[in-house]
Amino acid sequence: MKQEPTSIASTRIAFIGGGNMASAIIGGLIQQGLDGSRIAVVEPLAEQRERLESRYGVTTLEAAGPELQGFDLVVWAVKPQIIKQVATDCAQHLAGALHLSVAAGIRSDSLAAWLGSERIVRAMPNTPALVGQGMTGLYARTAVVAADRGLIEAVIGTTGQYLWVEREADLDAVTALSGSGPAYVFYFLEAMRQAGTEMGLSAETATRLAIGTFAGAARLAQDASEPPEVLRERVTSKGGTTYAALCSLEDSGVKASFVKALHAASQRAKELGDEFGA
Ligand SMILES: NC(=O)C1=CN([C@@H]2O[C@H](COP(=O)(O)OP(=O)(O)OC[C@H]3O[C@@H](n4cnc5c(N)ncnc54)[C@H](O)[C@@H]3O)[C@@H](O)[C@H]2O)C=CC1
Ligand SMILES: O=C(O)[C@@H]1CCC=N1
Repeated sequence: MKQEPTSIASTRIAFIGGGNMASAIIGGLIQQGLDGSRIAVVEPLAEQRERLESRYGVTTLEAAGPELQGFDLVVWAVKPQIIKQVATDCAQHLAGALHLSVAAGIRSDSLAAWLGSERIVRAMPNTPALVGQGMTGLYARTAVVAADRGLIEAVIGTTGQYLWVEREADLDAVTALSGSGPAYVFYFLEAMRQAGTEMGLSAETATRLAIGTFAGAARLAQDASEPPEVLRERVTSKGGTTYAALCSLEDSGVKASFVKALHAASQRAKELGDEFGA
């Protein structure tokens, strides 16, 4: 039987950590009509708390306390290096909640041990969530029921696309591809801007050309039925300009280096889980 989409309108959501990733998800929720009064954010930095309150109308707390009792969903958005301490300190106030952690590398076994709960979902979002264009990988422990999955999909769906992975270890690869991915795109944009200015364009013109090209190529790849290599070949005339550029990239081992870089990111995700897990 097909399940009805979950409504988030009556959900109360607590965020532990109110930085970049929390702000991106809160922004999505507010844009989709969730009332800010249904969101509480635990955030030690006063400046950050003021920003969240004025921008989104959410309630903020300097530290977790009994006020968090009865929230339906708790989103863990602190750095992996401190999540153990924070989770251990807060667990007593969060009984009965569904937990969603965005912390890179931190495995659900660790979270379950610290929180004394099995209702745990891990998410690996990315910063385009800020503009509703996020790409998130999700993993649920076996104790997470369909209704809980529905709630997570409704929440993360406010920030863009998502997909579920069956094996938790795959989240390390998701982290390397899409979690860290926006940084690679910005890195290429920087390189294209540098080349453009070296060739005499203004930085503004070069940046506009580069961003427009990324957006257009991504859209083309999304809509096309052919794989990226076919789309690439269509740009590449024999003996032409693209061919010259691609030969230079191959000579410099750029693709191999890029693949290696993503392996490094995935390996680091695994290490974060080993270093800062239970
Ligand atoms: N930034 C990104 O692109 C992505 C980040 N993540 C994950 O999201 C998590 C948060 O990362 P960001 O938002 O980028 O970091 P951030 O540094 O912007 O946010 C973390 C927030 O936690 C707050 N904090 C520190 N101690 C706290 C405590 N005891 N209780 C509550 N809050 C506390 C900090 O003041 C800060 O505002 C990390 O675990 C990271 O792995 C996941 C996907 C993408
Ligand atoms: O760099 C990091 O560790 C986090 C996880 C994915 C993106 N940023």
